Amino acid sequence: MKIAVLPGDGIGPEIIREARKVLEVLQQEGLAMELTEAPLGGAAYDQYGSPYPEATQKLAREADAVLLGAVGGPAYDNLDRPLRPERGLLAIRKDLQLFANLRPAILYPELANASTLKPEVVSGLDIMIVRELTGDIYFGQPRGIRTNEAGEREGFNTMLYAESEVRRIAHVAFNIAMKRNKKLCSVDKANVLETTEFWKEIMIDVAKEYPEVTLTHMYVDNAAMQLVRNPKQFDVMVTGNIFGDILSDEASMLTGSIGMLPSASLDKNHKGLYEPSHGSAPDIAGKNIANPLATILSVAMMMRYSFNLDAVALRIESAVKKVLADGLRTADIYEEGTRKVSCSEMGDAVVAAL
Ligand SMILES: NC(=O)c1ccc[n+]([C@@H]2O[C@H](COP(=O)([O-])OP(=O)(O)OC[C@H]3O[C@@H](n4cnc5c(N)ncnc54)[C@H](O)[C@@H]3O)[C@@H](O)[C@H]2O)c1
Ligand SMILES: CC(C)[C@H](C(=O)O)[C@@H](O)C(=O)O
Ligand SMILES: [Mg+2]
Repeated sequence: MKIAVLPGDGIGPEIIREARKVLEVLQQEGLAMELTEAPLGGAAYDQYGSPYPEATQKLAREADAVLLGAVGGPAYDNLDRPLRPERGLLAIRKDLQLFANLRPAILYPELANASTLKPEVVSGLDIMIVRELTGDIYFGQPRGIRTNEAGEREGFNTMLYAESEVRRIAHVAFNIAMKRNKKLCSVDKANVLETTEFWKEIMIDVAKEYPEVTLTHMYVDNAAMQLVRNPKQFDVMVTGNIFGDILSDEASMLTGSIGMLPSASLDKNHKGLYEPSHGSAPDIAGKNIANPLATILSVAMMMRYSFNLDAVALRIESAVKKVLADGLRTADIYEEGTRKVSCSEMGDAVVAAL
């Protein structure tokens, strides 16, 4: 397994250090693995003057899987747009054609009180959010800031989906639904936006190939509300890039913390990039208090999706469950009666549990 490791910015290097410990345990046990680090985002800008420099491109393209921390931070917010860390992240997703972003929102029973919802509303929560990742308003052209004919400045982006882009993410979502409970909810804003009216039409067409799956549709505003009202009505959700970005952050809080939500971004051959759903958390960077579990759970997803090592993935997930059952909590999920630990202590505990 050739794994490119991109720590990134802010808490990125801290959480990646802990995830690496998990990979290194597997390596010591005999899993053949090559781990190579390279910068992405602000760290890459500092070193190479580009958020996705050639050295990182080469490594990422040659790797079987990529493990990423997070990118961005206030130090880079005023750079020219193409140089901003977030553009590096978008560039690597596009470059590797990682169009399918899987964000599972699972509530571990031990964290029932850490959830923002009442235990009876969230207990047993297990939602898979399938977010399209290389299209939509994130990439549609034209985009920019310009002065219009009236002499006023305006900002503009283009919400755009090609039929092939919607079809391929639909197939990913239906296939996942087939392996789970055969329920798929497509989230759109078809009452207002043509792009998503089109999205809905394609979803309905693809559904004909999956007669066993019950496809429902929901407007994104309602979906945002339903997620906090009665989240267990959802099993698999499929949506576009921007709605998926927002809904997955919302869903993360149902699981206790954004620090618990892993993600896999896959191409058509399941070459993947694995990263927590959260950002570089500049407010807590450098303090060794970030929650590394989303990143460690992303390693589990890597084992499952890129390397077909389901048993290894389950072992990592069980180790996470064990440390939670033992009462260990980073600050974001801490509650009275549990033991507050640092980022590195949490990583060490997962390694011990493994
Ligand atoms: N995938 C990515 O690399 C990614 C994702 C989201 C945001 N970002 C970038 O990160 C920077 C900060 O963005 P933001 O503040 O909006 O979102 P963020 O996710 O970084 O942080 C939001 C809040 O959640 C907390 N948080 C996040 N991860 C945590 C963890 N593992 N443990 C404990 N607490 C955690 C932070 O401390 C903060 O209070 C921006 O530059 C943004 O563009 C990057
Ligand atoms: C940093 C940003 C480009 C990114 C996104 O919007 O996709 C992030 O919010 C995420 O969820 O991975
Ligand atoms: Mg996001």
